[in-house]
Amino acid sequence: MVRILVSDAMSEEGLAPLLADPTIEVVQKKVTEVEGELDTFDALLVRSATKVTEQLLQNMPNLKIVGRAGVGVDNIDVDAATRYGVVVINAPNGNTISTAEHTFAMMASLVRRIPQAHISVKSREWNRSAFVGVELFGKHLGIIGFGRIGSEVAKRARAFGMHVHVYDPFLTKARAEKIGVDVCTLDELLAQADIITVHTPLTKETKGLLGPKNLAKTKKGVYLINCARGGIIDEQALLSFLENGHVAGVALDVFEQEPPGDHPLLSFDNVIVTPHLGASTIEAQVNVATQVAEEVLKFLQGKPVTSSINLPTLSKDVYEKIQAFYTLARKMGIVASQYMSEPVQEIAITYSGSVADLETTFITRSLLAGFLKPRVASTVNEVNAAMIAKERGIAFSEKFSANGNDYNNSITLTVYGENKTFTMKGTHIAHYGDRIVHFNGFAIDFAPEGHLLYIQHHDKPGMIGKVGNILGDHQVNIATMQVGRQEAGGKAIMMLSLDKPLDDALVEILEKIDDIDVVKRLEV
Ligand SMILES: NC(=O)c1ccc[n+]([C@@H]2O[C@H](COP(=O)([O-])OP(=O)(O)OC[C@H]3O[C@@H](n4cnc5c(N)ncnc54)[C@H](O)[C@@H]3O)[C@@H](O)[C@H]2O)c1
Ligand SMILES: O=C(O)CC[C@@H](O)C(=O)O
Repeated sequence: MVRILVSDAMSEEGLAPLLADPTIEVVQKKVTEVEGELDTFDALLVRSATKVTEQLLQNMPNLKIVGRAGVGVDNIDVDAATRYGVVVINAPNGNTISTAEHTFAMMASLVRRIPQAHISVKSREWNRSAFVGVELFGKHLGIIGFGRIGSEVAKRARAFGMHVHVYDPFLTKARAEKIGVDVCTLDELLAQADIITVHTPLTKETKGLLGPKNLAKTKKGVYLINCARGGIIDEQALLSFLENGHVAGVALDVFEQEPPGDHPLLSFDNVIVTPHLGASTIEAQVNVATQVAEEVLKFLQGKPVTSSINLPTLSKDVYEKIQAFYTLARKMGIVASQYMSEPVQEIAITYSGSVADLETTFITRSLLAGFLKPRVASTVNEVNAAMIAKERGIAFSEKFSANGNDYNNSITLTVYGENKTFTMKGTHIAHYGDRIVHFNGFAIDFAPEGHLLYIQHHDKPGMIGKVGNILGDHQVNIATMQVGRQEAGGKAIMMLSLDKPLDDALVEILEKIDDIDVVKRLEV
């Protein structure tokens, strides 16, 4: 039974695909309520309240996937998850509209002082002159971060007759032109905008982006909005710009610390706040919970996920096309790693023929994971393979060739070790399966499966008989045997597939046979 911990409040309707699956047990409890059984969960679903720290990941050794029902993954230690081989997915667009609408609601409330007027009337006052606002129409709106939410805010702003200026260093000119916004530098935006709203992720580049230096470049009387992440507008700097009257008003849905407690910002009349409500609509919560539930279900069924933070994204179509090569590459990695039982510095992969046109990133990760598996004690999979290879000083590269060299497709792997270089070539043949067609300089044809025994010897009469007799005497049945040689009387190899693995003693006996140079067990 697969166990999923849902540790933050999530829409039941959205979780329905998981709740309906009889092979899955969904536990809806806080992490602190299940401390004794953390090691039993396969998946963890969170919103922003649960902090997925390295410590929590260590306490959940069985965890395979973390699903964030929302966009921001700053509550998840993605690097640690990657190291532990845990996939992190999010629900990138389920709450876009809700958050854009919330931003707009905050903007209108801010300039018309609606929260303050509301409190006043509720206090039995009727003070119309105290709440004179300004129009949005004709104002210059500066949008910092023009992704999903930023661009939805822009659409609404234009409908209100505002002039929209955008700053986003990753925005392509073509996309900006298509949407018809004025793309400018940060300094230009700061100088022109009457209202500035931030919609970037919180990164080391965006932390404190609106700090003392940049706030000083804004117009006197500017309004600021943050419905993205606390800290993009530096709260300490904001205090001084509110105190000196430079900033006319601020709307905050998010804070550096949540909840903000008794933060001095809360005592300003012209600071309006909500408790991180951008995504808090019925629609958004159903959307994000449905998105993560469906993705987690797909992942647990071995299907590709499309919204992973730490894995290459694959569509179902692409996954179906690469699946065969993904498996072949994994087996090639496992075989090569065992053959090269020494430190290696570099792995070069060449994709030839039809496979060269596919999304090979995933295939390469599969090969690396196969290669590292026999060498690494911890979990290694497509998520962390590239990172572990790098940590261990193993460089890897991909090359592509349209020509499959006698095969419709092939993957050639060259491993550069401290003392030797090893090359193998594999292909996948529909209805026939995975075949290794070149091994260590020899043309051969074997299936990379099961208990393999590689023997390198001198091409002399009787060698096959000698090996066969010894294995037979020790009750080891040979399922298949392939042979290859470079030239008559020269170096030759045998690749045997056995019904059971060989023990060390038998390997030693085979090594002692005259004219046998190498004996290697390869377990796939
Ligand atoms: N308040 C809420 O409840 C709520 C809900 C959803 C999302 N969010 C937050 O809103 C933010 C935006 O979400 P989104 O879905 O639009 O994300 P997105 O990834 O679609 O857009 C982010 C944009 O920021 C841009 N960007 C990155 N670094 C930048 C920089 N240094 N300067 C300027 N632009 C930069 C990116 O190029 C991208 O276009 C995120 O921080 C997300 O966590 C908050
Ligand atoms: O879970 C929430 O309500 C907040 C979500 C929001 O901050 C996000 O980044 O998607």
